Amino acid sequence: MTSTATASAPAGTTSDLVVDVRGLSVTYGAFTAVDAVDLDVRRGEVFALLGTNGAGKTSTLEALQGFRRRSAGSVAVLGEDPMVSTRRLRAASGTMVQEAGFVPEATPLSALQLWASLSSRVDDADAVLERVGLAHRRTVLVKDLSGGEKRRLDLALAVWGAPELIVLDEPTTGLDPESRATLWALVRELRDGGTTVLMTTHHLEEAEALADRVAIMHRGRIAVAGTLAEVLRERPARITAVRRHPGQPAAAAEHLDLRTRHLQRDLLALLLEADRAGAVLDQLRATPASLEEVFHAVVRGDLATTPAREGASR
Ligand SMILES: Nc1ncnc2c1ncn2[C@@H]1O[C@H](COP(=O)(O)OP(=O)(O)OP(=O)(O)O)[C@@H](O)[C@H]1O
Repeated sequence: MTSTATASAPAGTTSDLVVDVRGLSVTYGAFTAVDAVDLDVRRGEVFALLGTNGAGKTSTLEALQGFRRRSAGSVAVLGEDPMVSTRRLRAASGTMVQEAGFVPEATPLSALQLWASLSSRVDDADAVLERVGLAHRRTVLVKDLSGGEKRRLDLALAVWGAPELIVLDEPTTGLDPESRATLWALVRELRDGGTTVLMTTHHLEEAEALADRVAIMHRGRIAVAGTLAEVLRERPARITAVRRHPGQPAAAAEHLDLRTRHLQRDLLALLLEADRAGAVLDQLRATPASLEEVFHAVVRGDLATTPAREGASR
């Protein structure tokens, strides 16, 4: 990814880059969890940070929010350094962490009423509960909410007051398919309203369904990043077919299994050649690489420039 902005603009400006990270490193003692990461998130997009367990996604998000001190690099979120201007950033960004830790005796309504008094953003508790699909559980004790309902309450804090940037750390972990669909719809609605969403997820289909751009992180580094189409181009597409001549016995048919980085061109060449030769292509399939394949390639080290990491993992 390349940066188009070099200067930091104050929060609330129309700069194209909502998150602008250069050479970010986060270390825990001698262990480098985030290793010279560059990342940009553009205004109004959904950006999904994917990666293996322990890749450094949460540490990166924490550094972006000023929760974690960086050991190197520069970070600008809405034009501000999160280690310097925490208060202004809090007002402009909403966060859904992995465990918000509500008081068990609170209710969704009382939790949001408390949040209303703490947050610098203004919103209406009932309206927000409606948006996240918790209106019918507004007076149930938090300790009696299901796991998915608690995630919705976490989400309510993030969307409270319609912040410019929403950061969601594994938002659908533990959600049933119905709750996940509701959350996806909400993320799309937020994006359509101009909100920028930065999320982490372990679900590749979630990134495929929601993200305008993705990055795959492995061992502290970003191995690939870009739009889904750009990332998928990192791996060859596949063409399979059974090529036969009419009237030929089935045993004489030729099974084709081709890999190509030029799917359209090679598919056309194959079709034209078969046509010229009077051959039939049965069971013809042309499939671009999947995000899953790219992910596995990253883990195998086929795509990453994995540097040596200092120290040992915990
Ligand atoms: N407070 C800490 N002290 C020491 N090591 C830590 C600490 N927090 C995280 N780490 C280590 O840093 C690495 C990155 O952790 P991080 O939580 O950022 O990864 P992640 O990509 O979010 O992982 P996951 O997908 O498993 O949640 C891991 O190896 C983890 O063990």
